[in-house]
Amino acid sequence: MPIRYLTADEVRDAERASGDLLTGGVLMRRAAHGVAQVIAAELNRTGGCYGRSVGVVVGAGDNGGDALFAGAELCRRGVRVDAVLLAADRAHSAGLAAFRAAGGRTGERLPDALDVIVDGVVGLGGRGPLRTKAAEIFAGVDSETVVVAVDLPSGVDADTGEVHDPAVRADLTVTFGVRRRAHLLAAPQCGRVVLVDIGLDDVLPETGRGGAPTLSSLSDDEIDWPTPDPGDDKYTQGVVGIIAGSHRYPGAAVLATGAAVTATSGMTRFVGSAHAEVVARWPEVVATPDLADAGRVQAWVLGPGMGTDDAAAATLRTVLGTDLPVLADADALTLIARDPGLVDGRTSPTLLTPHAGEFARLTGTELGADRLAAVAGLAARWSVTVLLKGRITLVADPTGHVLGNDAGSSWAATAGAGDVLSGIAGALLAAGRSPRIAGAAAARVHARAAELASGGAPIGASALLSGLRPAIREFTTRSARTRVDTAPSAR
Ligand SMILES: NC(=O)C1=CN([C@@H]2O[C@H](COP(=O)(O)OP(=O)(O)OC[C@H]3O[C@@H](n4cnc5c(N)ncnc54)[C@H](OP(=O)(O)O)[C@@H]3O)[C@@H](O)[C@H]2O)[C@@H](O)CC1
Ligand SMILES: [K+]
Repeated sequence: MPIRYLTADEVRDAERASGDLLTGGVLMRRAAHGVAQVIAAELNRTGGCYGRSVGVVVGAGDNGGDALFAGAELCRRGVRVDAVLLAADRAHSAGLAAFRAAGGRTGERLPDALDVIVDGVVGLGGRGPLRTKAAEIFAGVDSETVVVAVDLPSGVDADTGEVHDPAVRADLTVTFGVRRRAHLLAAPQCGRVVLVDIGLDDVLPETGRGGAPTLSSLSDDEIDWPTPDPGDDKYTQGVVGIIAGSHRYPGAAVLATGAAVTATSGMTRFVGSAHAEVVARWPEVVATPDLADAGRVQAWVLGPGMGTDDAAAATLRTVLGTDLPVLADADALTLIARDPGLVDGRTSPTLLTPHAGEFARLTGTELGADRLAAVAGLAARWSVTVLLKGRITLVADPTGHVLGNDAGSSWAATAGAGDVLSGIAGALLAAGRSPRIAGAAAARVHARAAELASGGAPIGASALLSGLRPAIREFTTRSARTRVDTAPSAR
């Protein structure tokens, strides 16, 4: 099952639909218990709960209520808990009573040496940046203190993931029932996200009502990487054609083609003036300078380093004029920005893979804070699939379904990494995957390849490419294991 990320309104609908659980305060008690358990586990991991020190920053709403009930529970486990009430007259009254009854202290400031600080400033109801008092408290937290956000790091927009300045940067975020959009869109700000079951599963709403975009991510089990069947030959697995690079810039051609060769077995064709360089590096590739001689493919990738002259424009027009799946990147996007009619309304599968700058060129406006709305908007307007690159990759299809992938690190922010991504995604398109799945699976494996190749050190795109095979292996061995585990026993 894909992992879903809901808007604040969708979460509130689910909470309301739970009826008595909400009005009776049961949801809050469950949420707070979850927060306390996560913090206790963190303390136990580093020496135990007894005598440790936790600070709680409490806002005016229910997010503060969660934090106060959690604080009370920690007090009962022998933790010293101090709270700052940002709006003392509006603090959650039952939560505050429970906190005080359990021995929690309130004051104007927190002790200097804290093991954990809890952000109970705002959650779903938050707007804009941290206000002055909370900002001062979090600015003074030392690097040894673990920052735990209740529901969301305060200062981060629940729906767009916009990180206001200042905002809390959490090591751990504890959320309830279902993930919120910000948990993916602002993943680096949230740290590790722990989902606590508060009994909402039966009342979670359908998302995407009224055509609004939905956001989800593929679970590892859904990365169904193409593997050859016993009857497959080099043609039946889907042949991908790469049109990239030039005499002057052969690197893009070599990287994109190498990624396609590595991503799937079968066959890769290449068209372009860097054909000799490509074959010198990848002798298994069938390469030619002329599109007319290319031979049959099941999907095209074109754009990286191919230039934007008349010849490139003519090639782009020819390829988009076929009924084959096409991935357009880099220079192809520049040409499309000049003439959107090339792709607008194209009925065959079309995947555009811009970075933020190329996206701005395509739309004519800078990418704002709401990346999700922007990418879904362009996909719907042109009836194509759009993959917006970045630390969080977003892949939107024309119907508003968006898949996101957090790369987990930014080592892949390096020249040529985009060429590698286009080769991987193109190979998946040729293997018959939809543009949305091809884009999202490619982004996942690309990120994992960067992680494996880097191991904490800088990498170039060639090193990233070398991490691709071990990254793919993690997914193919997983699905092979699943097949074995679920096979009926032979009796
Ligand atoms: N519903 C449920 O059953 C469950 C809900 N749960 C929990 O409730 C949370 C939602 O609670 P909520 O609706 O009370 O909103 P919440 O996020 O606490 O903040 C609203 C207050 O903050 C203020 N404020 C706004 N922006 C601000 C800023 N930048 N800086 C400072 N203050 C700011 C604003 O007041 P203002 O000062 O603007 O008048 C307003 O009073 C949810 O995230 C989850 O944790 C769980 O217990 C599970 C069950
Ligand atoms: K919070």
